[in-house]
Amino acid sequence: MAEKGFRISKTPVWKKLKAHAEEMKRPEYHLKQLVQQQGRMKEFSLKHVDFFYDFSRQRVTRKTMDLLFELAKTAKVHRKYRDKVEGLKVNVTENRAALHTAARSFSGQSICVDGVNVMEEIDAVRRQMRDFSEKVHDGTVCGSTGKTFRHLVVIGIGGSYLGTEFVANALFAYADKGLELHFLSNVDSHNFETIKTKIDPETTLCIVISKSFTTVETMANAQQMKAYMTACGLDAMKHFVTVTSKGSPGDKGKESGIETFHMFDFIGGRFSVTSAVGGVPLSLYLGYDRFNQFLEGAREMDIHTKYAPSPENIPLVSALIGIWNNNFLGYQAQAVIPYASPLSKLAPHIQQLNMESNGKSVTINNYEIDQSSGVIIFGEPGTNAQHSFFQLAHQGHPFPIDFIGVITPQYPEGGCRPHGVSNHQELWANLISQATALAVGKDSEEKTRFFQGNRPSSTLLMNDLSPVNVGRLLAYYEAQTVYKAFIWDINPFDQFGVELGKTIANDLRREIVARNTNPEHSFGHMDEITRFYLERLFAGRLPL
Ligand SMILES: O=P(O)(O)OC[C@H]1O[C@](O)(CO)[C@@H](O)[C@@H]1O
Repeated sequence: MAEKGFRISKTPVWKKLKAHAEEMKRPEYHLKQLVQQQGRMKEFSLKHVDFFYDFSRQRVTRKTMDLLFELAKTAKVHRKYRDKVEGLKVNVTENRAALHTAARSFSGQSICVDGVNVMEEIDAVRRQMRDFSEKVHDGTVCGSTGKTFRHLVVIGIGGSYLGTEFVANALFAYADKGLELHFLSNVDSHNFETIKTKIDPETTLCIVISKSFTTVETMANAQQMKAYMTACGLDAMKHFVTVTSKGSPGDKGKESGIETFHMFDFIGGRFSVTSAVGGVPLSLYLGYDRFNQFLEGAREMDIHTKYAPSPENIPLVSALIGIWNNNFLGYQAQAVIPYASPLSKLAPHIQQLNMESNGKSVTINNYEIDQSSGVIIFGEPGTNAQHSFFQLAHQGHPFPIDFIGVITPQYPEGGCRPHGVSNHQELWANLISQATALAVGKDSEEKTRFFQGNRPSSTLLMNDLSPVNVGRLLAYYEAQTVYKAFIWDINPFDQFGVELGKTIANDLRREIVARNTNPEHSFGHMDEITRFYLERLFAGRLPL
C-alpha cells in the first residue's frame, strides 16, 4: 500500500509527463511522422509466446516510455501486484484479498488467507466441476424425466455472466458436447420469454450464478425459471445447480440436494471467469479439459504479469499507455475492436472489468483523486465497427483503439476468393488499413475530405483463438485493469458505486408492492417525476 496522503498526480514524474504531453503536441510528433521512423515497430512492440502487442501507433516516444516506467516505479506497482497475488487484503474497503489469479494456479504452492490455504478449496471445486461435467456428458446426471441435458441456462448478471458469455462465444468452435448455452441475465421479461422459445425444459439444466445470492435480478429470474419448470410437470430441483459463495443464502440449497459449487469472497465478480462462475458453465459447454486449457493460458499470462520487468511486461505497458492517453493526452474513451467475430463479447466484458473496477473517486487511503481514473470502454468487432461508429473515429472526436487480430481463424477457409482474397485476408486488409488511416490521416483541399490523423491505436495479435490464447487474453485485460488501478492508487476490487441505484429501486419496489396489494395506494407523497413514471406503469399507457 502507498503511504497515506499519496496522490500520484502530485508526484514530480506526473508533472514531467504533463509537460511532456505539451511537447508531444508539436507537429514533428504527429503520428504520420512517428510511424516513418526506422525501427519504430521493433522498439514499440512486445512479444510473449502467442501474443504480440504493437504500440508503434501510439503517440509515444522513447522519452514518453521512460517517464511512464518512472511513473510505474513511483507507484510501486510491482510490489502492489505481488501483495495481491500473495493473498494480502488489498481490497481494503471490504477487508478481502483479491485472488482471482489463484483460481488458475497449478504451482502446488499454498496461498494463505487468514491462515487457510485457499488452494485446497480451489482444487476441491475444480475436482467437483470435472466430475459433474463428466456425469452430465455421459448422462449419469440428467433431468427429472431421465433425459440427457441439451440446454444450459446461465442465470446471473454482471460479473456472474459477462465473462462467461465472452469466453463461450470466443470458443464456440470448440463446443462439441451437444449442449446449447443460453444466458438469462436481465430481469426484463423479454429475456426470459425469448429463452423459453429456445429451450426444451425436460433437457434443460439451469445454473444459478450469484456470489451474494441476493441479487434481485438473478433471484427473480431463478424463480421464474423454477416456476416454469414446475408448470411443465418437472421436478425443478433436478434441473438446477448453483454457484455461490460459502455461507450465502444460496449455499443452503445443497442441504436439499442441489449441486452447489463454491466461489470465494476473495474473487470479485468481474474477475471470476476462471473460478466456478465460468468453470461450471464452460466445463459443461466445452468439456473440462478445454476449460482447463483456458485456465492454463490465464495462468501463463499471470506469470508473465508478475515477473516480466516493466519494459517487457505487456499488461503493464498497455496500462501505462492507457493512462498516458487518458490523463495526459486527454482521451476519455477507449474502443476495443477485435477483427475476429468470436470475440464479439469481449468489449462488454472489458467494459465491466474496467469501468466497475476503476471508475472511482478516491484513493485507497480515501483521498479524493484529482485526475480521471478510467475511461468509457466500448467496442464491436471489425469490420462491422467500420460501418457503424468509425466515422467519428476518423473525423469526429478521437478515441484510442485496441485492435485485435488473429492470424489463423478457428475454421479452415475454403478456396473461394471473391476479390482475389479470402474473407480472412479481406478482414486483415481492413485491420491493417484502419490503424494506418487513423495514424496518418489525409490532406485535402476539401475540408469534408480532410483527415487530421494522429489518432492512436495499439494492435494485439494472437496466433489463434485456442482455449489457451483466450485464457491469455482474459488474464491480460484483468492484469491491465489492476495495474492501472495500482498506478492511480485506487482500489479496483470494490464497487460501491452500484449501490445507490439499487437502494432507490428497493424503495420503489415497496411502493409498487403497496399498489399491487391495494389499488387505492397513492403515489401522492412522492416527487412529481417519480410519480409520473409509476402512474404510467400502472395505467399501462402514456397520458392522452
Ligand atoms: O454475483 P452477484 O452477487 O449476483 O452479483 C452480480 C454482480 O452485481 C454487481 O455487484 C454489480 O451490480 C457486480 O459486481 C456483480 O458481479
